[in-house]
Amino acid sequence: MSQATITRRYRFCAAHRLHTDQLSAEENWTTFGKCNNPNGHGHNYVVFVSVRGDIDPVTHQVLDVSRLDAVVERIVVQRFDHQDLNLDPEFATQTTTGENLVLLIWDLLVDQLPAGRLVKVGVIETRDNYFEYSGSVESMRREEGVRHG
Ligand SMILES: Nc1nc2c(c(=O)[nH]1)N=C([C@H](O)[C@H](O)COP(=O)(O)OP(=O)(O)OP(=O)(O)O)CN2
Ligand SMILES: [Zn+2]
Repeated sequence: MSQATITRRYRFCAAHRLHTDQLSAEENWTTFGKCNNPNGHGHNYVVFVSVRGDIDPVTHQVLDVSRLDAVVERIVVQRFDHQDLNLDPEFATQTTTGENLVLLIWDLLVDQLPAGRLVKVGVIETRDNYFEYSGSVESMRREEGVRHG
């Protein structure tokens, strides 16, 4: 059976501030510069979710996009849209970098989609900043375990 990948785009607006408790106030400023401003700032985040799988012989689809939309809207968009990312429980001890955000979105989605289907998450933070994550070796092994029992 032929396989294909579908990528769907989602959007949310959120505020954040780059800061870590592992550094002093001065070190935070040196490391993160204006992004450490206590007033915070915002982004129109764009999230790409890529799902791979067999093309169903009847529907001719990998996955109905409305099913994907329902999951991503509920798990990601509703959670982050018009929120301060620094106040999200998952960011209580983590810095709200694009790197950490793309990993968090992966972790939130991977168990909500059919096993082995999620292949990549991408996050655009600014016009010039794009982050992506395709899962860890551990998560791939876990997925294999699910597939093969
Ligand atoms: N490795 C990372 N570096 C930076 C991140 C990040 O998540 N990972 N994030 C930021 C900021 O959040 C930020 O708001 C981007 O600011 P800036 O550097 O000003 O962004 P751009 O140059 O892409 O956009 P402009 O609007 O043109 O300033 C910074 N670094
Ligand atoms: Zn920022």
